[in-house]
Amino acid sequence: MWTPVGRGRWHGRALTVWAAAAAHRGLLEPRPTPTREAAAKSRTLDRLYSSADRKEKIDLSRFSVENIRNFSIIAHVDHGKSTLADRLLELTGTIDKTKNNKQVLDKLQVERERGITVKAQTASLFYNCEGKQYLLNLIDTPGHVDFSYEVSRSLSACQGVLLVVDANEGIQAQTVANFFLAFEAQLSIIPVINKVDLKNADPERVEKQIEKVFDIPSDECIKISAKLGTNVERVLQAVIERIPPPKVHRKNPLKALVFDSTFDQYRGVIANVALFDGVVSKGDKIVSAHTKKTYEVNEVGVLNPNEQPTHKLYAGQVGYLIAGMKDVTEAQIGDTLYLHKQPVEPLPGFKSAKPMVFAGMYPIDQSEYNNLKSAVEKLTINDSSVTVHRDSSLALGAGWRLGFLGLLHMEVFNQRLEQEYNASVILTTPTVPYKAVLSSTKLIKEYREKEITIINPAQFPDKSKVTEYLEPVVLGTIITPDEYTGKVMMLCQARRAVQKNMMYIDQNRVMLKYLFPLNEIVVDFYDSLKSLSSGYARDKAHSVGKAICERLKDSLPRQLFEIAIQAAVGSKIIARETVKAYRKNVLAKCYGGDITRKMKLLKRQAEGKKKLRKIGNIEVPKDAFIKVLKTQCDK
Ligand SMILES: Nc1nc2c(ncn2[C@@H]2O[C@H](COP(=O)(O)OP(=O)(O)OP(=O)(O)O)[C@@H](O)[C@H]2O)c(=O)[nH]1
Repeated sequence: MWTPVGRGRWHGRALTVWAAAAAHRGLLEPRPTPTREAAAKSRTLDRLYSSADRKEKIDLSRFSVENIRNFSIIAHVDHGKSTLADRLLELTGTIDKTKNNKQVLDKLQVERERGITVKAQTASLFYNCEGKQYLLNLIDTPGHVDFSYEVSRSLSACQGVLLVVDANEGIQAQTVANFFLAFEAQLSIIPVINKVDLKNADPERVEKQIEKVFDIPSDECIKISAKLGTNVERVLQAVIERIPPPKVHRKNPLKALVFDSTFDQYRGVIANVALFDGVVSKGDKIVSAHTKKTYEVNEVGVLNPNEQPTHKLYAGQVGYLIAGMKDVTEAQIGDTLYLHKQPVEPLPGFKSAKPMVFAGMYPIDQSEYNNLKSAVEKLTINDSSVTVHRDSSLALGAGWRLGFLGLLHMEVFNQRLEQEYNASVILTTPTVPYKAVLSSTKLIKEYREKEITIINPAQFPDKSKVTEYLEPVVLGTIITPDEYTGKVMMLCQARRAVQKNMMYIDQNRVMLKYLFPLNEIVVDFYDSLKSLSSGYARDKAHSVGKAICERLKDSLPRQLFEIAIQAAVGSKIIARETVKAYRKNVLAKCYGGDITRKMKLLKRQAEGKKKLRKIGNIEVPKDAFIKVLKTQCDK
């Protein structure tokens, strides 16, 4: 959704939901720094996964479609999805019950260090209920808004969801967004109120919120403590009772949806598949509906929670498939796989994710360009929502302009490049895309269209050649205690936002909906919201400008003339530093005390410098750019 820059006209439909509970910890929480404890936990879990016994020991043929349930756990950030997944894995004997089981499905190092889920994870659980064996395929999804693309893809493999809500915080913005994803996909929704053990838990209030906002009768809510395991068995029973088995046909030809994929250095692409029809076995020849390329299946299996090869995968089941796909173009998420010579109508697939934050990425050392290129390619198989365009900069050399779904997404991608591929990169300050409606016929001819999208500020067409610029706007949801409503509304207005809706979700919590220009909220909106409740306000532009000027001052070599470094917002100078000039000692040969001669020499030097300052060019060394940009990214 786009709107003319600088005018109050808004149109289009919702893209992203932002949130904040001003007085509470939550949503766009600043990223915690990795701790030593987290690194140790990371190593323990590495051992857990690498010690997987990968023999084919599970026979999936014994699970008829009626005994299969496919479901996701969805929630707002930190409401306890991964902890509930741990308990479900323990209850079903998938993992041993030990005190060390904490967010077991968060396998990536970045997830364990930050304590957040960034990648949806699948686990197949075997559960005995009233004498019947069930196969429950569980997908744990991320809670942060930047990764909601992972949630919507995961839902395509499911018939139901557990909607987890914190008994203290209640419904938050991502609860609302995720509920609607599941609702629109017509899935069965089981509300689970978690953390009832907390001192301030108020499950009855949350029950009423759920009834009011989602129209789900409060007696359908299951109240649990995922941490202590209280009532978790009820959740498994509800999965069996309330979520229908998948509607599939095993006798039809194979129709498998690739809903996710990861890249393994040795085995190539590992595709996560949901079988809508038919059966697939090791040795089968399969075709990608997208590329029409044929592959031989090397391995099929389920995630239990680590890869567990099986003889076959049957319709209704969710598992993985390895078939020698080696690069990004072959491993399309949303692709349909079918058996060679048995083509089927492809499944609808997914709408591609729209990146909303763009940044330049360059290798610190240009000789690392090819290694970084290969790392970026492999990581984009794991994270197909990142877009990549080649780019180059005079100062930083050859690199790329990458598109991300948000700032946290950008940081996580950068961290994964460093941790999983040992790559060191410079990321430039993130920007949002703009559109320009061109008036110059020459430019229209050049671009072959009248309206162009600009993702790189360096390519902004000149004002004289443009009828109007358009900027992206997003619909944001803010849930706040009512005492902060006035302040939050003032902040939104200051960010050029237009109010769309306001509703009390209980006696003292308000849900506000605003249309925001994306540029106004992408970098520091969360900080500003948080500062409202902590009672302080910050002039971020000033402090950032000052910090950059200081860094540049330390990095620039001194010249024969003085250099002024200024940071400006529009025409207003907000910070200034000076790099002092080298001073040649013109008096060195002046022995004795002729003061007038000394003054004359100094005056001539000052005039020379003044002249030089007018004509002097400064060569900014590449290192200076790297230092300034790198420190900004590290912040
Ligand atoms: N007291 C209490 N704490 C809980 C409970 N369930 C989870 N937690 C804690 O809440 C925090 C977040 O739990 P997670 O399971 O990581 O939450 P999540 O929803 O998976 O988080 P994201 O994937 O990042 O969205 C952790 O510190 C858990 O230990 C509970 O029942 N009671």
